[in-house]
Parts: sequence; C-alpha cells; structure tokens
Amino acid sequence: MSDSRPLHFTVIGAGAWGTAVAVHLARRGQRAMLVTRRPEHAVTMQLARENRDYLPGVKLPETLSVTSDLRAALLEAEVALIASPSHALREWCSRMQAELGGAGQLQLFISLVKGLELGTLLRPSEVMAQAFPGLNVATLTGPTNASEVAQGLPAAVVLAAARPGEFVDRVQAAMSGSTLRLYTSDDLAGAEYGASLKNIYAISAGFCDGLKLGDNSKASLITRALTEMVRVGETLGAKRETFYGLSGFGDLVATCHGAWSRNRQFGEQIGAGAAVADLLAGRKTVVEGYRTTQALHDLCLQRGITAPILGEVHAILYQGKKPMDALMSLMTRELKRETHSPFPRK
Ligand SMILES: NC(=O)C1=CN([C@@H]2O[C@H](COP(=O)(O)OP(=O)(O)OC[C@H]3O[C@@H](n4cnc5c(N)ncnc54)[C@H](O)[C@@H]3O)[C@@H](O)[C@H]2O)C=CC1
Ligand SMILES: O=C(CO)COP(=O)(O)O
Repeated sequence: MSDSRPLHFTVIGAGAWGTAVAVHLARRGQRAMLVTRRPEHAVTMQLARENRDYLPGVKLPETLSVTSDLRAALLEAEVALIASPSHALREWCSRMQAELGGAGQLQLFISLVKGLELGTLLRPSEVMAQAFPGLNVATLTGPTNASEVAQGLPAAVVLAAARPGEFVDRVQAAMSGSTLRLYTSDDLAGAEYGASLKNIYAISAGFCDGLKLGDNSKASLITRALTEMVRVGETLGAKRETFYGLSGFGDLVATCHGAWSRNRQFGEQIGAGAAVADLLAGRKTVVEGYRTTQALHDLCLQRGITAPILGEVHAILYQGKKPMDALMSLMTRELKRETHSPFPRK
C-alpha cells in the first residue's frame, strides 16, 4: 500500500507561481513552506497572510509557513520546488548548495521554471542537476495561470522526472486533488522545451492581438507554432508526443489565449507599437519568453534547426523588425505541403 503521510514540501521563490503552488500544497494537507528572496517580503506576507506584491487577493492558509531562511526551510524538506525566473535559477541553486551542503533529506527537486538559461542554453533541470548531482530532478508544468490555480479553479499538469518511480508517484498523489490533476511523464526534456517554447509563441500570438489580425490568424499561428515546437523539440532529443500533451499543446493554447498571460500581453503591446526596451524597463514580474527567445534562437542556430516563427519573434525583439514586416516574411515564405514531420518537406 502506498504511503499517504503528508510530505514536507519547500517552495523556493515567492512570485505568483511559487505562492500559488505553496497555497495549493497547504490546502492539500501537505507540510508546506514558502521561501522568499527578501526577508522583508517574508515579514509582510506573514503579517498580511497574503502575497500582495505578486498574488494579491489570495489568502494564505494558516498552515503555510513563510520564511526567508533558506537553510531552515530545507533542513527537513523531502521535496523542493523552485519557482524563480530562469535567469535567477543558478543563483538560487548555489545558495541552496551552500546552505545545505549536500541534498539533505531531499528526494526530489522540481522545477517550476519555464525558460532556458541564457549562455549555457541549459534546461532548468540541467542547471539543478549540476548543483545537486545524483538528486532526482523533475519539472511540473502545463496550463497553469497562477491566479486561477490559487483560486482553486481546476487544471491538469504534468510531472516529468529524470527518474520516474515510487517516490514520484507519491508526489503525484500528494499534489493531486479535485482542483489539480497531475500526470507523470519520463520525458523531462520534452516537458521543459515545451514550457519554454510556448512562451515564445505566446509573444507571437500577442503580436496578432496587438495588430488586430483576427481569430483566423491566431489559430493559424498556433497551429504552425505547434508544428515548429515538435520539430525543434524532437531535434533536441525530446519525444514528439510530449508536445501534444499538457506541457506543449495545453500550455500553448492557454498562454496564447489567456488575457492574463504576461508573454502574450508583452507581444500585444509590441504589436500595438510599444518599444521593447520601454516594456522591460523597471518590470517587476517576469516575461520568460523574452530571454528564452534568444536562448532558443541560439540553440536552433547551433543545431541547424529551421524555426521561422521563432526567427521572426527574435528579429522583432532583438533586431527591431516591425511586427507587420515579420508577418509578411512568414506569409510569403516558399509554399509547401502541410506536414507534421520533424523535418520540413516541400
Ligand atoms: N505566474 C504564472 O502564472 C506561472 C509562472 N510560471 C513560471 O514560474 C517562474 C516564476 O514566475 P512567477 O512566479 O510568475 O514570477 P513573478 O513574475 O510573479 O515574480 C518574479 C519573481 O522573481 C523574483 N526575482 C526578480 N528578480 C530577481 C532576481 N534578480 N533574482 C532572483 N529572483 C528575482 C522575485 O522575487 C519574484 O519571486 C517563471 O519561470 C514562470 O514562467 C509557471 C507557471 C505559471
Ligand atoms: O506559464 C504560464 C501559464 O501556464 C504563465 O504564463 P505567463 O508567464 O505568460 O503569464
């Protein structure tokens, strides 16, 4: 019989998503701790029992502990989940390593991050595995707007682990309930590439919204984006079917359509004429697709992967190309058969 004792979860990073996941865990009756980066943020959250900076309007369950003391939060943790922006992940991992020495009681280290590391072009779980060699790493991903999850609205996600097995199944059971349903997967690379790529295509869906191109254009774009995701992901070693699941298609649809999506909104504002630098200056919340566009563009160049939509998003964000000109470039490409093969055929 499987062990149904509550597990000790520590969620690192108190942005919107880390907070929502910690709230969910506490509601599920698990032992949950949430770690903030700034000590004053932990104090204000404890006093207000709310994360007013990143997830306003959601009451923190009394059983959820909030602290900035990373060492104390990790000492008894069996599962650590990390919810930082991709550019801050390595720094968090180094801090964890320094505080904990080895892996301590940890049996599973789960990324909630949806982006690649610029420069190294590593997936989040690869960065985590460098810090904690031997520790089982995973990602939890899918269509999960933080606010909806925190409100208890239903969603389904995938928990993809480097080493699936009994403990991962136990975490699946511990986190699943009437509002969140977890599926497991052994395609960690696919789940992470899907989570990263969909943010880029959500920016491009935002361009359609900003340019007021209509619903047909967005549906066409999303469909071609999925084909591109499969091609990029499969060439990078992921399983094709993963991109048709929650971490790929599921999150692509949610993020391209969600009025709440920061990536989509960012694209919408650029499509409507705003300057990229102005939108990024002084931002408090993360737009993962911005850096990840650069990282995946570099990866595609390195590996010789054809990714026209990604290429146009890159040209708009990094080379000042006008969204309407990018649209024309895509519409006037050489004509071909519709194909879902990883390698485009004429
Ligand atoms: N918000 C959402 O609905 C979801 C977000 N995610 C992913 O979760 C990750 C975290 O995103 P959110 O929780 O939304 O963040 P957020 O945008 O709500 O908050 C930003 C977070 O980044 C931290 N931060 C800012 N600058 C930093 C720095 N220089 N060093 C370290 N930390 C810094 C802040 O303390 C805060 O925790 C991202 O990869 C995102 O794609 C995944 C699923 C849903
Ligand atoms: O990943 C998300 C939903 O699944 C959140 O998307 P945004 O970062 O675009 O808001």
